[in-house]
Amino acid sequence: DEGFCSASSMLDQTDSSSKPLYWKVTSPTLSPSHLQDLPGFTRSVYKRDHALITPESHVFSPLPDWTNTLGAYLITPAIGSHFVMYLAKMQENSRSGLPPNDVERLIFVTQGAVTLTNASGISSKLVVDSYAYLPPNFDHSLKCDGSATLVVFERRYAFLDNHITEHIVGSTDKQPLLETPGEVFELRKLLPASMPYDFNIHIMDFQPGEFLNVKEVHYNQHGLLLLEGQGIYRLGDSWYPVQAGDVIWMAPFVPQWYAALGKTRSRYLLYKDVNRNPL
Ligand SMILES: NC(=O)N[C@@H](O)C(=O)O
Ligand SMILES: [Mn+2]
Repeated sequence: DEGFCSASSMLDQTDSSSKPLYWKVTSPTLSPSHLQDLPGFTRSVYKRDHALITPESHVFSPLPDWTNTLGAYLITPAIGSHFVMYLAKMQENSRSGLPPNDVERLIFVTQGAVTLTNASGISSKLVVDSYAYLPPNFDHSLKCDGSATLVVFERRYAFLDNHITEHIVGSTDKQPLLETPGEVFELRKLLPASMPYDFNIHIMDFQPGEFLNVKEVHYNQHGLLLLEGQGIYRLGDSWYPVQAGDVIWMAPFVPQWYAALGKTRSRYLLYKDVNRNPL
């Protein structure tokens, strides 16, 4: 049925099982062709306490200190955050640069593969769904032979006496499901919940039709990347249709809520500051 709004044309018919994990992050469904080249059309929004940054708004430029890598900064302190979130598109023979002193880094691979080498020369290969946490002032380098897309979070580490963080390499699928009392979504966390860590990365899964029970308002900030699926994000008094590839900034106290729609599960990656007194 070629009807203008027939369900089949609205729902993504590609058989996603034949595609690599998170493939839509780097090949998002852009707006219908008749909207794509509509002058000035974008789903992106920037308000005082939230922003929705959609793929057609990403602006890439060479990442300073990295080699052969294009970066699109999506969230930085200029938006009001205490962290940065950027996409890094590593091309062949690319190499990462180090973050500034006292800045911790977490990278998560959404496409391709990179090799992480630490100061003692130990290398690990990171493929899609793998991640690495680098403590502040931890010497390391990421190298890519072919191509890779990373989502990177960096933050000036909030030091605590007698607490240090460890270098961590892992993958989402190896993290245990955590209890989510009163909520139906499935939750994994990529970092330990212990005090040294001043943020965590939540990976949250919703089946179509599932939604957040609590319409949250909290002091923590969020940087969100929708890895899979589609749904409606409520931010403040605005309601946004969202899909894999979309990025959201949530300022402290912005009312937030999500409902998953469509035929496939939603999975999003969420930065959240934790373990530090807000004063
Ligand atoms: N927005 C959202 O998903 N928030 C919660 O998951 C949370 O842990 O803050
Ligand atoms: Mn929240």
